[in-house]
Formats: sequence, structure tokens, C-alpha cells
Amino acid sequence: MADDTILSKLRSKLNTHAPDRVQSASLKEARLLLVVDVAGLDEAERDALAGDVRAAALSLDGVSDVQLAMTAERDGPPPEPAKPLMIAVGSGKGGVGKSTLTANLAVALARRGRKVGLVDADIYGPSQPMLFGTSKAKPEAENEKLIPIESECGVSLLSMGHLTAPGKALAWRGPMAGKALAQLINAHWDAEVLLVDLPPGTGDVQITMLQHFRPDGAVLVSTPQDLALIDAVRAGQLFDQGGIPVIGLVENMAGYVCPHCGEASDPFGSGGIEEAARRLELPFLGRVPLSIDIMAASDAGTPPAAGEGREAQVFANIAAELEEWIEARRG
Ligand SMILES: Nc1ncnc2c1ncn2[C@@H]1O[C@H](COP(=O)(O)OP(=O)(O)OP(=O)(O)O)[C@@H](O)[C@H]1O
Repeated sequence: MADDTILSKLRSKLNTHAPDRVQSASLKEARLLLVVDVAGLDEAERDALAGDVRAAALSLDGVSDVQLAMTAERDGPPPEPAKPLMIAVGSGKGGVGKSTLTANLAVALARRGRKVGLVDADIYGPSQPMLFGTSKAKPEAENEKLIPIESECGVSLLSMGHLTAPGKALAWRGPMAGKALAQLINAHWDAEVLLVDLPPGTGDVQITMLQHFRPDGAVLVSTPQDLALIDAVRAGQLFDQGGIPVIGLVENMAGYVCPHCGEASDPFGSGGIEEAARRLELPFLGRVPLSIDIMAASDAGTPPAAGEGREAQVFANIAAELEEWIEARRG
């Protein structure tokens, strides 16, 4: 039988594997030499393909022995994409707007052309699915790694809120919480920058985050209230001790302009975080006003940074400060 005839007969028998993977055949005295392309296959897939090709070849008339030459084996698995720069967003105390800031910074960075991923590490009280309007989405997995959910704002994200029933509080102990976090972080991220929304305070998840995942830097958010600020400084010390650079501080809920009469007031004081940043010799990244529009857009699952209003500009300005740090690290 001519080699070309053998090749086409063999390919017609290989319906479960891509027949084109068998590139050439050459028969010499009942011994068939086959060149098989295995590029991009993992070890198990390669073995399965080799087994099927061998069985199909031996079923051909005039073939009593088969020799396989696998190409592309020396290329190894496809290269891993570059690791994203990981930036943790933390706060000393709850309710200061850390999740709101993380979501909107992610959107503002994406609008600057960065590929941005967001991990909601607030596994006890995840709010990112609500902020991005992705509460109903369920991530799929490939090779036992989660595939992030694509939001409409160009930011991909993963949260425990995508994996558990809505509103179900998680009461996990440290090791389980650490495993859950690992699942979210070691996912199939296609991102240059990964923002991590930490739970408030200085507990287990924060410590796991510092020790195991070593973010490249941290942003701290606080309201101008004294107590919030003291807690933020404590959170900053935790990063410092772990050798994680604090990129800068953000003041949230600073200054309120009444939507009816236009009068400006400072319900929680003002300027305290900028002053604290100066004292601590840390960069001040910006100030987000207390705004009904920010709250309403967040509750509706449409991050205000994705819009065109004054609020979008506030987050764009903070993202521009952060971008300087990112550029110095990544180019
Ligand atoms: N600048 C702002 N103006 C108005 N409302 C805001 C602002 N920032 C946050 N909020 C609102 O404050 C509430 C708490 O915000 P958020 O969930 O972001 O805080 P957090 O620090 O992440 O809280 P937690 O500790 O519960 O994770 C939300 O209802 C949010 O919409």
C-alpha cells in the first residue's frame, strides 16, 4: 500500500482525535512509522492520542508493528501568561467604602487601557458581584482552575459570592478561608493588574494574603473619622511588617454637597487622611466625596466610574495616581 493511502485510511479511523494530528506515514516491511503532532496537549491527552493512533494503525491491513514519533514534545506546555501585578485594597474598619473604591478603581484602570482583574477576598461578606451586577453568574472551571466572570465594564472578577448561594453568610475558620482565597487568586487570570478587595481589619485572610500571596503593593482607604484613621494606620503597619509597600491612602466619604441646596458640609471631618499621609510619609492618592449618586449607582450594579459624570472623574484621578506606580513596576 502507498504511504498516502495508509495515511488517509488511518485518518478516517481516527474520529475521536483530530485526524490531522497524524502528519505522515511510512510503511517498511509491515512496520509503520508515524509522525504525530502533539503540540498543546498535556501528558494525559498525549497518551490517549498515542493509544488511539497505535490501535487504529494496527487494525490496518499489512501493519504488524507501529512506531510513533511525537513532534513538539520538546516544546513543553504553552508558556504561562505573565503574572499580574497584585494590588491589595485594605481598610482598618468595615463600611468605609473599600469595596466601592476597589470596584471603581478597577473600572477606571480598565478605561485607561489596562487589563484588570478583581478578586473579592472579602469572603465573609462579598459585595463585588452586586457592585458589578454579576450576582447570578457562576464561574466555570478549566483544568480545576476557575475562569473569571467578565463584567460589562471590561473588568473580570471572581468572588465567593459567585460560588455560594446569595446572602448566605460564610462562617469559615482560617484554613478553609485560606483555601477559598487560593481558589480565587490562582484562577485563569488574563490581567496585567489584579486588584484584591480585602475584608476589613487585620484578621486571618489578611495575614494569609500577605504571607502566601505577597501582593506587590497595597492601597488603604479610610473615612476622615479619627477612629477609622487609627484603624487604617494599624492595617498599614500590618502591610509594613509583611514587607508589602503601601502605595498610598485614599480618603472616602469626604465632604458632602447637598443635591438640593448645594451647601457643602463635612459630616466626618475633612483633610484628615491627607494630613495623616503626610505624617506617615505615604503618598495621598485622592479623595472621594460622600455622594448619593455613588451609592445609588453602586446599589444598581453599575459602577459610577464607568459613567461620564463628576464621580467618574474622581475615580479616574485616583486611577491616574495609581497608574504611575503601576507603570514604574510594569511599564
Ligand atoms: N463615597 C461614597 N458616597 C456614598 N456612599 C458610599 C461611598 N462609598 C461607599 N458608599 C456606600 O457605603 C456602603 C459601604 O461601602 P462598601 O461596601 O464599599 O464599604 P466596605 O468598606 O467595603 O464595607 P465592608 O467592610 O462591609 O466590606 C455602601 O452602601 C456604599 O454604597
